[in-house]
Amino acid sequence: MKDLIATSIKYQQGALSILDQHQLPHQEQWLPCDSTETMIAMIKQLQIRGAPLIGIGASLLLAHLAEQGVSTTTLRTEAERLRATRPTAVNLMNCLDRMLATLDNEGPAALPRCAEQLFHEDVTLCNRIATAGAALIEDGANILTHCNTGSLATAGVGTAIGVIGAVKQQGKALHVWVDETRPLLQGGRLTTWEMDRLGVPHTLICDNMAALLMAQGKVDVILVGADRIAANGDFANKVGTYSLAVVAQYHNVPFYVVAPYTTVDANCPDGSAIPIEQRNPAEVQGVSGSFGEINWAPDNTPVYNPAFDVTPAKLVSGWILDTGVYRPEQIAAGALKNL
Ligand SMILES: CSC[C@H]1O[C@H](OP(=O)(O)O)[C@H](O)[C@@H]1O
Repeated sequence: MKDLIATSIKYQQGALSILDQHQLPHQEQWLPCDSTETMIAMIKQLQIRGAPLIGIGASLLLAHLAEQGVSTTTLRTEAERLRATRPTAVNLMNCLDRMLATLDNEGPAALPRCAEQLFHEDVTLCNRIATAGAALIEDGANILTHCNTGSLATAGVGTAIGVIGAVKQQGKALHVWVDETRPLLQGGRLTTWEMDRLGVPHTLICDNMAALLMAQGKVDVILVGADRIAANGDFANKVGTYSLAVVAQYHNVPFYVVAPYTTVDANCPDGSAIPIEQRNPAEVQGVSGSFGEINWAPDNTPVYNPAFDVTPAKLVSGWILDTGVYRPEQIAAGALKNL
């Protein structure tokens, strides 16, 4: 496989490495990833994360195994082990399905090419999304975003953050309110890191401050990513997205979901069919990261920790995809079934 280099994943001289997102923003530590066990642990622990990126990572790992001479039977087994790591992000399933179809039709030797194609496709999709979305954003906009959807979540410039970067590149003035995004603080740790790299003016807030900002008229538009978009336009995204959408509708703030076509699941009729990943209680009982681990809740405190929630299409102003911006009436007419 040719060398592939992105912000948080790289394949160089036959070796796959992952930028450990647990350690960001204070430490930029690259870790080798040469086995299924290692990739599974990294995906489960969100050392590599983001719907598009986990699909790319799993695909590059399978391609690496194929280059090591691993048998077809074993490659199929490893693909299914990787599929089970995180149930919500459909990009992982789509990438693995494409890799397995290539394995069936052309054999292990074709897997490196397929993984390269998936990587470069994601880069291209991100650029198209950024262009489509930036056209919607007015000069001087105050944008609010949730979780992390940039070059740490994709092989390219990102989805919602890709739009933000394009707005900046077009010379428009902008400011971004960054939801810290409890429990794992993807916004507070990762989006702030990306805003710094992009030179985008931003302000970090706790998630519970977003409604007040909308009530004060300080949010002009909300841009969020997605982990799975159902055929009717409902979508799953980081928990906290649904409450943002409800408050946005109450305050008439435009609310856009931003994603590549590979995040659309045409076989999923609506949001009720999207599996929601439940995660470790320790993530809510405290917090951990490059600074160590702090537990503030009493030991064994009961916890509810869904990693995602579902936002109904009726709360969405528009769907910003690589194929353009879709309005509710287009989605209701079945646009997502014919991308
Ligand atoms: C373009 S990434 C989409 C999506 O993935 C993130 O989830 P996680 O950090 O758990 O991998 C978040 O929901 C983003 O919006």
